[in-house]
Amino acid sequence: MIRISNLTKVIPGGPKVLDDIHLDVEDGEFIAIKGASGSGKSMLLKCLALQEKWTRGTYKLDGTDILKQGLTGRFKVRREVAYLEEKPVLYPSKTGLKNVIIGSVTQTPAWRRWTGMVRGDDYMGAMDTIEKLGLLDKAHLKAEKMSGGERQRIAVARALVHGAKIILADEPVSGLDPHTADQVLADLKRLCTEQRVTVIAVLHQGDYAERFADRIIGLNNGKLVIDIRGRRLTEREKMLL
Ligand SMILES: Nc1ncnc2c1ncn2[C@@H]1O[C@H](COP(=O)(O)OP(=O)(O)OP(=O)(O)O)[C@@H](O)[C@H]1O
Repeated sequence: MIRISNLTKVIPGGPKVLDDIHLDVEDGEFIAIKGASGSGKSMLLKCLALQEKWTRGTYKLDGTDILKQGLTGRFKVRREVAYLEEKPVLYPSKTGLKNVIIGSVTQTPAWRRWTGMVRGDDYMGAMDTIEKLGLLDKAHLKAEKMSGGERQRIAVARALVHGAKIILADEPVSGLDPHTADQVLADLKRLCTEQRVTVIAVLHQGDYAERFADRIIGLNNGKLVIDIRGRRLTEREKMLL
């Protein structure tokens, strides 16, 4: 479970971009973040991934006080929280399978990245996850030849194989055609229901948030102004974003 209290982010010498955010997230929840451009959506994800320093606030993961625990807290986030950018960074000349196994730069020791060495049990686990994400036929295709949706799903598989329990995804379906976007979001949703993975995704465009998320939160000028479950936004709520 994630428990965030008083999360505030002030850019040094600049504006306050997150303002006293309180948020509790249960394991297995799929949360969509909405909000206008510049409202703080990406910053919220980056703070949860510890890619941005918190100005103030408390961050608890399964009861561990992450910001108070120093390196132990950082390692927990690094192990359990995967941050997926809009265009996931994969090794272009390596296959989907290799990308999943050797992991991202932050997750893998340098020698494995350079040698690309693969153990038998790594192989089985990776193929299993790739299959769950419906990409078995693409496992041996080089990443540079994959479509945007396939790359997204390889990035999700990579996060899971390396032990992620929480996936933070920044606009995971922007630039994808509606059918592929539906596939990616259906995969994420299935991970939540079947494996209790928690997904927090920026889904501002279209009605993806309403169709796939269990819960929608909305940001306006760095403040949390909406937090609703399992229903469409009212016209009044849409005006707030
Ligand atoms: N390093 C930085 N220095 C100064 N301002 C920043 C920095 N990073 C973010 N900001 C500002 O913080 C605010 C929130 O940025 P953020 O990227 O979280 O917005 P967003 O809601 O994700 O927007 P978009 O939908 O356009 O991606 C913006 O006003 C942005 O200009």
